[in-house]
Amino acid sequence: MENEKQSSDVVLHLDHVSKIYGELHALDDLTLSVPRGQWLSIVGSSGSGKTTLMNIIACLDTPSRGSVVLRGVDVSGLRERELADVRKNVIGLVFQKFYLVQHLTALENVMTAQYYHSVVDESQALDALRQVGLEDRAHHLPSQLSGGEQQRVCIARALINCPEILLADEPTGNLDEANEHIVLDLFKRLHEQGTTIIVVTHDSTVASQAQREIMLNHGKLVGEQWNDEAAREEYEALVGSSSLGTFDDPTKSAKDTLSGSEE
Ligand SMILES: Nc1ncnc2c1ncn2[C@@H]1O[C@H](COP(=O)(O)OP(=O)(O)OP(=O)(O)O)[C@@H](O)[C@H]1O
Repeated sequence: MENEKQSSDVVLHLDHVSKIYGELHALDDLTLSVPRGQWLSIVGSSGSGKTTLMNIIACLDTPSRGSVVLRGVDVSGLRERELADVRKNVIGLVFQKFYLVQHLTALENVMTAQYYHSVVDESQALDALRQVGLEDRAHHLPSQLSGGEQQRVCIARALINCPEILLADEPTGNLDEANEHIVLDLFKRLHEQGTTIIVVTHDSTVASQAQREIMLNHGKLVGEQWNDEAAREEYEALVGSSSLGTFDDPTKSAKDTLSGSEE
């Protein structure tokens, strides 16, 4: 279903989204707009709803209330096959847990993503591994790779379809500093190429690489910080100014930040 209200430059819009488990509001009336090409970090304490939000954005889960509009289309109106197409063609996912197939090499793991597109092109898969600095590990099994290398294979796999939106849940969670740099440099390159990047992270250094950081607490959006003034101006021209308070330290208790809804 087309949503006339959304500008084509807002690639993702969540409108009063809640996810409710019994008494618990894992997400509580959350409204969020993400312009195309924005690099956004989501921070918040454990249990604040970050993974729930990512799963809903990735169309792996559905909200109890509210709507999710991806590229101008309300995803609640899509059939399962159309949702699968969105997951396949629009979104690249990098999870904290690797989900690599253990009996396949790094190269073959990357090629599994191509398989779903009915295109198997070894040179393209090798190129994705080259982008994450792993060309020389292409024929290793996951058990022969370090944690950091396995995470980079997952990123290569997510990049294979050139997704418009890259969703990464703790993409540097298991990485040492050198690997973290490789991943962040890659995100910078993808951002420059126009990919929308949404990263959940506990790491304030990783979070601060994004143009914009938002903070969740008990499923609510409670704070926002801009690290790129030009991006903020663009956002405000597109969406309007935000009524959210800022936060200085992403690890700070969200109780200390102003609460409110985004729009
Ligand atoms: N399937 C479920 N059934 C019941 N409660 C759930 C379910 N999934 C998540 N929750 C609850 O929703 C809340 C938000 O969980 P979520 O995993 O989104 O938090 P998070 O911010 O990602 O946490 P962490 O940083 O620890 O990964 C938590 O209180 C969690 O226990």
